[in-house]
Amino acid sequence: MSMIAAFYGGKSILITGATGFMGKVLMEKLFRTSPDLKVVYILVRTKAGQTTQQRVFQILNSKLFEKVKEVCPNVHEKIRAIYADLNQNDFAISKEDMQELLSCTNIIFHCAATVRFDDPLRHAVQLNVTATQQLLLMASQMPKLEAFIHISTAFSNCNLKHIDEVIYPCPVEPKKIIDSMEWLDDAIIDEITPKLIGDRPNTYTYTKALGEMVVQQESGNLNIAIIRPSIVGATWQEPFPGWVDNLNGPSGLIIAAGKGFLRSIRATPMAVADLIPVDTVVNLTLAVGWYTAVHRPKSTLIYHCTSGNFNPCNWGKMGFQVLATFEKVPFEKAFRRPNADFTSNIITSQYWNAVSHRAPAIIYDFYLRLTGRKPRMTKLMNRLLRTVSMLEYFVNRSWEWSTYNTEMLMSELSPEDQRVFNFDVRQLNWLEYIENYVLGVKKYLLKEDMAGIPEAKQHLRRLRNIHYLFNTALFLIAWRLLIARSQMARNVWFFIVSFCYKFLSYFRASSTLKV
Ligand SMILES: CCCCCCCCCCCCCCCCCCCCCCCCCCCC(=O)SCCNC(=O)CCNC(=O)[C@H](O)C(C)(C)COP(=O)(O)OP(=O)(O)OC[C@H]1O[C@@H](n2cnc3c(N)ncnc32)[C@H](O)[C@@H]1OP(=O)(O)O
Ligand SMILES: NC(=O)C1=CN([C@@H]2O[C@H](COP(=O)(O)OP(=O)(O)OC[C@H]3O[C@@H](n4cnc5c(N)ncnc54)[C@H](OP(=O)(O)O)[C@@H]3O)[C@@H](O)[C@H]2O)C=CC1
Repeated sequence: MSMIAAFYGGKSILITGATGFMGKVLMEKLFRTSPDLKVVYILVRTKAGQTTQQRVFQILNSKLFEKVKEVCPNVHEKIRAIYADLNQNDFAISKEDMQELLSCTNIIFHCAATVRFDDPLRHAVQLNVTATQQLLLMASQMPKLEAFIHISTAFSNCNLKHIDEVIYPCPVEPKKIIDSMEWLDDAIIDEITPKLIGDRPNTYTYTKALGEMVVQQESGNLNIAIIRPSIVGATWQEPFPGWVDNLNGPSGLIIAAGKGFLRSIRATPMAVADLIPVDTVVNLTLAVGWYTAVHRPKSTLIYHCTSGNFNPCNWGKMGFQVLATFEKVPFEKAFRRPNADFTSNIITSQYWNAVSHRAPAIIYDFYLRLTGRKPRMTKLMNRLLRTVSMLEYFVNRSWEWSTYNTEMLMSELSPEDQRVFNFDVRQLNWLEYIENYVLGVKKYLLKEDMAGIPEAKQHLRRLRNIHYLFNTALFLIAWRLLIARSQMARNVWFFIVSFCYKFLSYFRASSTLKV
């Protein structure tokens, strides 16, 4: 019997960010392993014209929840969606709902965040810092609360090379930052943002670091733990391999590469690709929830959920395997054949951007114009290159994260818990994982049918022929122009032609002699 699964039985659990990538997998695993839990409160806002109920309905009817419905047929009765906007005071939660949350909650998993790299500082502070502070305040008024689990990121201290399981202070106190956001206007905030974030690459990593400081400062008597996952990818095993539902991290780039838009990137092939499957993160999170509530560690423990020091893989190997998978299961209607040029040199990278990305986009737009259609490729390419430039920071460096707490927790689990809540990435086979990841992107993000693979392969063969034809034509035109202008080129050309002629004559003569 799993002790962790039994622990969550009969509990009232509050999850923020339950509609997000990690939140959904967390909810799924909770219901599948502890179907006798009392209730899961989720804080949900309305979005894209959907009510909170409609959003929950959509999640429960997705493929991700198919297994849950078998184990826990009344799952819809156990989810209590509470309207909340984490950008508002008291999260805009009604008095009755707030009362229920305060009096009933046993465990909190705080997953909500803005993960955008380019969010204005004001917005990132509001969600990743102020909302965390408010949630802690709520938590301090919950008499039945046993544990508060805060999800941060392994990159909150990406300005360091070696990162321990401790909270590193930021030069400016989070409270001062929160206060200043109230009276500074947007223009001034934009101006001081680079100075505040210092040697971090974006507002996301900076505000996640501030969020951790807030957790430390406001922890009071609460039982708190912080989890720091690295780059969260598709599921490894559960509920099935390869599930993914958003474009963050590598997923968007896999699409861009598979469709032939992205053919080169400024990346260091030997740098560690610290990817971690989302189900591994969720298993560790649930184990940490149990450990924090039951063992009540004296201080806030931080758990690194990373793969690099257990089972390292590098970007070169990853890119190679992604390409190999495209050979077997190509994406439909590719713009060009997938290719991967890694370069860590800025000038070479700019050259490839011009030749492999911008030029084909311009040519294609010219073709669209000629055929009376609206050009769109250059705009799309500019957007993609902007995205890639934001991710480049993470594919050109390696970090070392110490994992004492994570290893300690692993050793505390019973063999059954180690199996049911497996977060040991030493067992992960990267080649298999990446293949399933690419397949998952094709199935769950692009919604492409496997029956379309022969047609997709045929399309790629056509693209290859067009590519050869185009290159040959380009070469002949360039050569013809050169011959017209340079005596030396003409001499070389006559030399090659006469050499070929002599060779053919010799070959013909010797074959006639043999007969
Ligand atoms: C060696 C590398 C190999 C690469 C070789 C290249 C050659 C290819 C061959 C093989 C391919 C191999 C692929 C392997 C992958 C390697 C790359 C992996 C990079 C990993 C970096 C991750 C770093 C994570 C560090 C921190 C982790 C965390 O803690 S947080 C989670 C991470 N957060 C994010 O990823 C958020 C990033 N996104 C944003 O910040 C924003 O979306 C944006 C700034 C990028 C864009 O904002 P904008 O307002 O312009 O647009 P938006 O409205 O958001 O979207 C516009 C359209 O773009 C699409 N989109 C969004 N995100 C992505 C994305 N990540 N990739 C691609 N496309 C994306 C979005 O859907 C929109 O589309 P339309 O609706 O059609 O317009
Ligand atoms: N994905 C990754 O690679 C990594 C993620 N993390 C961390 O993991 C956690 C979860 O990330 P992930 O699931 O990937 O992120 P997602 O972007 O998929 O999910 C974010 C969640 O936060 C919710 N949210 C955002 N703003 C508000 C708001 N104003 N009010 C209510 N809810 C809001 C979103 O709700 P809605 O659906 O309404 O937008 C969504 O449920 C985050 O803390 C992130 O920092 C850490 C390392 C890597």
